Amino acid sequence: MIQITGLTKAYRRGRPPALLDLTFDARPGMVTVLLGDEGAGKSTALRLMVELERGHGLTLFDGRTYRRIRRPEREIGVLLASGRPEAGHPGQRARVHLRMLAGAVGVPVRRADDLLEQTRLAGVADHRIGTFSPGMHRRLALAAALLGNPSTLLLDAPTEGLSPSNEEWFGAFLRSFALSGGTVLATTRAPEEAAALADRVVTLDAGRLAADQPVVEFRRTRLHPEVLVRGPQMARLADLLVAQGGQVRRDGGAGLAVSGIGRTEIGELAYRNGILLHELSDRVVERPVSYPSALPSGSGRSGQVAIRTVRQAQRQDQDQTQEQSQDQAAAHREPAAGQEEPDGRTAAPGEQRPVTVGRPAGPQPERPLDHRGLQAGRWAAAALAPNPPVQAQAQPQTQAQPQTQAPQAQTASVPAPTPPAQVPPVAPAPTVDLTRRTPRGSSALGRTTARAAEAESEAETEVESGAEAAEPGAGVSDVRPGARGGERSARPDGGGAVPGLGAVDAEHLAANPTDAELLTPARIRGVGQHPAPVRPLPGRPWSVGSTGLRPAGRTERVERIEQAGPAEPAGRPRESEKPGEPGQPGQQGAERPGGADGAADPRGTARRSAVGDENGSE
Ligand SMILES: Nc1ncnc2c1ncn2[C@@H]1O[C@H](COP(=O)(O)OP(=O)(O)OP(=O)(O)O)[C@@H](O)[C@H]1O
Repeated sequence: MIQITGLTKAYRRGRPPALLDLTFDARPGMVTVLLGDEGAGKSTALRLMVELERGHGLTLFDGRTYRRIRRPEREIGVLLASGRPEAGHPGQRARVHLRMLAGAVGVPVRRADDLLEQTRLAGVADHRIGTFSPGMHRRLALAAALLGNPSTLLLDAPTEGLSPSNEEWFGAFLRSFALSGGTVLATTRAPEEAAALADRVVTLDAGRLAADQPVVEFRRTRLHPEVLVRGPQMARLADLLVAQGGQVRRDGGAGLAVSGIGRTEIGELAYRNGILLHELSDRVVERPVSYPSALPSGSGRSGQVAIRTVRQAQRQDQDQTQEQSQDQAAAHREPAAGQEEPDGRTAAPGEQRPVTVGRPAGPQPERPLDHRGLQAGRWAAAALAPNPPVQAQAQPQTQAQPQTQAPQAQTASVPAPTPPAQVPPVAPAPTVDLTRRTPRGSSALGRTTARAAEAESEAETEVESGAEAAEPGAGVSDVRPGARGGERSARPDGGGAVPGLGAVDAEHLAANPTDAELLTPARIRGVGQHPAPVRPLPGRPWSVGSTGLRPAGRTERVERIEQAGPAEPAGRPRESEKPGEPGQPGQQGAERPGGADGAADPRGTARRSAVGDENGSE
């Protein structure tokens, strides 16, 4: 099982990320296809999964990160799209190449010969790789991926260059691999191919998860069968087809795309009316995806996953409760009879004000600055609200994404159809986990003593769905590992590792505490809670990980520094540290939680101060 959570990658600062908060599962016994146009981020996702690139998010293969798998070549067969089409050195023969790889993987050379047979390369096994066609290269690369007899396959555009007959063979091969219990994640640009290969289709659109659907639903909602007709008398045929109840649209110069009438009927109609046809063929076109409706309910997908500690959850819940009560108080404040309301109208005695969608306009309750709002957060907010103004108008009662729509909601006050007795409760803020660096990233590897101590004290970590968390047993990835080596509670739907429900294997995490730790510091809340844009410091590289994606311990310290007062310039001794002046233990303690990490570290102080300034300037 592959569990992908919050994969995010930004190649260039200031540009939209190539991948943003990609979250889905690839389950054993299934072929999962990652579908997306050119540049959608499919290859980036696969490279992040096997840690060939640095980014954010977490990928678990049967509960372990790629790095923690002792012999990955024996467990995960990887076929990545590379710039070079060659599967090996052009001067080397395919058999020699594969046998050499077999030696490296530690399997008998006989396995190489078997795989040449399996991949239909036995006939050219002694040819030089340089003479291979693109399809042969692809099959040789697939054979290499299969050498270690893996149980999981990660295949980037595996059918590229394959002939139709080999595509068919490949489809059958993937099917049998999955039927034997294997996990397959393959990418493609072609929706038809996805429909042919997959049990589950995950659609990427410009780096964002657009849909996650079983193949039957994908075919029904996304694929649209049409009949393509070409000929010299298309205008006449179009009239006849419309009269028969078909839907007709123009396709190119002399073509019609017809739906609602079958190919045979169209052919017969044309024949009966003496209309010459040059082409009559079935085809399937892709409908544009309308997300987030195509995301599975309760899946905690795209921006609705938050990884936070219990302590953080409690703090956030308290914040939200306070905000709700303030909002409700504002919404329920009945104007005195005869008193003029802000819109100029005079309220009648006992009349209630119209409900405001989102937060009421006007001055907002003061909130502490939160440094964890990111450029990426704003992209996430945009991703979650593909058409916010329309939604705000069309769904006045919908509270499903209150935070992401808050900027629009503040300006648009929409009266409810009937004045409700009370303001509907505000759903929990959808939050995006953008904190999790892949384990190559510094935040995972650079654990400090303070963080370790913090991980010990923060007894539980939970991964919860934001707006959809209320749905019981709805496939939300929900991990509640206990303190290191301690008790780990099961998910609310009953089990720690129910196949198909997207759970991180709690038992595995118990056995591999480092994997549990990887989850512990991953926390950012409040994507979309920061309408005020956060800008990078001048001259400072802006990337998804530049400020907000710090270990939470540091973030908390920054907040505490702010509470204690403005940061002082780097290198200058603090008031309390000036020679001859006694220190103020209370303040120092606040700046150095745990009393370990960063103590008396002027560079660390400078960095934290810079972050404080950056956000404070907003
Ligand atoms: N090394 C890189 N440096 C900068 N940008 C990159 C790099 N690699 C990929 N990108 C950008 O990231 C985005 C996603 O690229 P990616 O290769 O993952 O897309 P893809 O879905 O695999 O496309 P294709 O189907 O063409 O392989 C693209 O906009 C691409 O330009």
